[in-house]
Amino acid sequence: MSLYCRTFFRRKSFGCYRLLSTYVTKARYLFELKEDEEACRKAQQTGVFYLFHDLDPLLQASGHRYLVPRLSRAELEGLLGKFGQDSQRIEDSVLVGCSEQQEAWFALDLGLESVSASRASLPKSEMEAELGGSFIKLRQALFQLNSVDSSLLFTAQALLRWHDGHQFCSKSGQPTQKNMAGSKRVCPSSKIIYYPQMAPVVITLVSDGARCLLARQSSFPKGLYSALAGFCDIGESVEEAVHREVAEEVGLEVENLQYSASQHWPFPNSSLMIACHATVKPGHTEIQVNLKELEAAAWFSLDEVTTALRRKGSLALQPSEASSLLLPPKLAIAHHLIKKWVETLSCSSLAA
Ligand SMILES: NC(=O)C1=CN([C@@H]2O[C@H](COP(=O)(O)OP(=O)(O)OC[C@H]3O[C@@H](n4cnc5c(N)ncnc54)[C@H](O)[C@@H]3O)[C@@H](O)[C@H]2O)C=CC1
Ligand SMILES: [Mg+2]
Repeated sequence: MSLYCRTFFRRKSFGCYRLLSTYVTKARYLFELKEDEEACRKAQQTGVFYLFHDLDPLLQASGHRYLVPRLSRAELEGLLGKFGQDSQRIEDSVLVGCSEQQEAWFALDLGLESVSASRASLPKSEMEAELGGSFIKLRQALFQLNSVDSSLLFTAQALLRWHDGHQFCSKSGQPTQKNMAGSKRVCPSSKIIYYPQMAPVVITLVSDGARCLLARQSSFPKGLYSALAGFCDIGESVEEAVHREVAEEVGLEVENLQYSASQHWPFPNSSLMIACHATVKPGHTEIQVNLKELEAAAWFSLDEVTTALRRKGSLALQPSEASSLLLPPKLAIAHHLIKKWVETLSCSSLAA
């Protein structure tokens, strides 16, 4: 039975009883918390809190993994009290999700200075000592987090970063005010409402039917190649962005565009990655690398890519493998695109 229909309950709606799945109930509850200030304030009383310091999440090492501790309201009040802060500071939290039992989850950054609300940063190492954990760069901790935790922390960090960067109205210059859930900010002077944003990015795995095209930027770790990615220009459709990016970066024209999946990616800012497969026109495979954007691009065979996918673990190569192809880690959507291509091609060559 799927996650979306595991449990059902009855709720009276417009005079008749309807069955609502857990998923729908959660979505409706989160919607209510975003819209209703009092409901959200109440949820903060019973909710749990993920802590950050200057956008770095609080983590606890457990063997080779990191656990993500959560604080109850009472624990958080106790911590704030030790640093001379009152519970008012809890209202700086942003809503990041809820459990199936409607326990609301919030994220709170105690390391960012809020110029508009005159809030000081709390001392990092003293807090770490008090909490028995460490504030660690999310990028550094990625491979030691499970996928549920990393996705939650991606969202929390992105939302906290957005609030930090939108403390003032770009029209009036006045401080903006966060709503209780952190789903928007409002300028009391200009009345402009600001909503958290993500930049759409297309990422395309181009194939010529037998090989796929991978590219690298000079900033990538040694040996790492990925699919072609690029920000959508204003006014562009996803299809137009894919055609333009592939043409700009490797000088090829693509066709047979197929949407595959999407992902929120927090680095360096929030992007909505829209992943597609595409093919080149038959016989048009000559790559012309745009060296202003890429360091290198090349066609890779099914064998080369399959071997690279099997290579386990971190992005650091052993000296003996120094010339080997490295692919993006599992949690990156580029990995998903490449894996899907390998599976499809392997199946079709088996069937042939
Ligand atoms: N999750 C994944 O699997 C992958 C994610 N990515 C992400 O995709 C993003 C885009 O890839 P790139 O090849 O770097 O893009 P790109 O090919 O569009 O080049 C980046 C340049 O685009 C310009 N640009 C236009 N709009 C921008 C905006 N809203 N924000 C920042 N720069 C903008 C800047 O001049 C920047 O230097 C990167 O942030 C990267 O982290 C890239 C590959 C894999
Ligand atoms: Mg690019």
